[in-house]
Amino acid sequence: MIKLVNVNMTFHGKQVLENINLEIARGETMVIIGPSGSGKSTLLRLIIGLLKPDSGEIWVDDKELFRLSEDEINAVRLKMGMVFQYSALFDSMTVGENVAFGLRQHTKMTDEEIAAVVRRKLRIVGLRGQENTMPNELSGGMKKRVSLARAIAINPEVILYDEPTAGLDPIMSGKIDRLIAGTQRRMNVTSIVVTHHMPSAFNIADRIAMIYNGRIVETGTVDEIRHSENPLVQHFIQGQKIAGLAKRRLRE
Ligand SMILES: Nc1ncnc2c1ncn2[C@@H]1O[C@H](COP(=O)(O)OP(=O)(O)OP(=O)(O)O)[C@@H](O)[C@H]1O
Repeated sequence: MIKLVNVNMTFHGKQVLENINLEIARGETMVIIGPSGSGKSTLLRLIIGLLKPDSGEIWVDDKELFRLSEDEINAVRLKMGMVFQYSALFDSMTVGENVAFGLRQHTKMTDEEIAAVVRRKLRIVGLRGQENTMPNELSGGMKKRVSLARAIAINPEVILYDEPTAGLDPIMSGKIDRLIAGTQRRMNVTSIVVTHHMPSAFNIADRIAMIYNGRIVETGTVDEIRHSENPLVQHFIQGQKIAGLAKRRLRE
C-alpha cells in the first residue's frame, strides 16, 4: 500500500532522513517510534505529500507521489486522513464545521448529507451531539477525538497520526488507543502512528519501526521489538519507562 524506497531528506543542508526504506501493508498499523528530533514527523509529512524528498521514491498503491501532477497528488491525498500533533482544529469554527471541513472542500455533498456524516463520525469518537460546541470548550482528549472524526469524515484508506496521545492522562490515552484500533478494524484502514508513548505503541501496533538520527534502526512486530537485542531499541524502550516513572513520581 505504502512504500518508501531509499528516501533522503535534508533541511538547510542538514540530513534529517537518510536512506529510509519502509513498506506498510494495506490494513496494517505501523507505529514509528524514536527520540525527539529523529525525523518522525518529517516522515509523515513526506508520506502525505506535504514535503518532497531530496531523493528516493514514495509509493501509494501503484503511484509514485512525485511523478504525479499537482491534481493527481491531491487525489492521492484524499485517500489519507491526518490527525495532527496538537489537533489543529480551526478555533473559530464549531466542532461540526471542523469535522465537515474536508467534505465541503472536496465533495459535492449536500448540507443534509454532510450533517449526517458529521453526526455519524462524532458518534463513532464518542462525541454524539457536540456539533455546536466550540473547540476552546473541549479538553485536550476531546480535541484529539474531534481531529480523528475530521480525519475519518472523508472515509480515508490511510490515517496518519502524529503523537495522538501526547499530553493526555493514561485513561484518555487508553481511550484514544482503543479508538485507533477500533477505527482500523471498522474501516480496515492502513494506520501510521508516530508516538513516544511505548504502552500505546505496544497496544496498537502490528509492526513498529524505530528511527534514530534519521535512520530506521529496527523494524519488527511488537514481540520482536520488545525482545530486540539492538541496544538503541532497548535503551529507548527502557528510557521511556523510566521517563514515565519519573513523571508519575513528580505528580505524587
Ligand atoms: N521545516 C523545517 N525546516 C528546517 N528544519 C526542520 C523542518 N522540519 C523539521 N526540521 C528538523 O528536522 C529534524 C527532525 O524533525 P522532526 O519534527 O521530523 O522530528 P520528530 O522525530 O518528529 O521530533 P518530535 O518527536 O520532537 O516531534 C529536527 O532537527 C528539526 O529541527
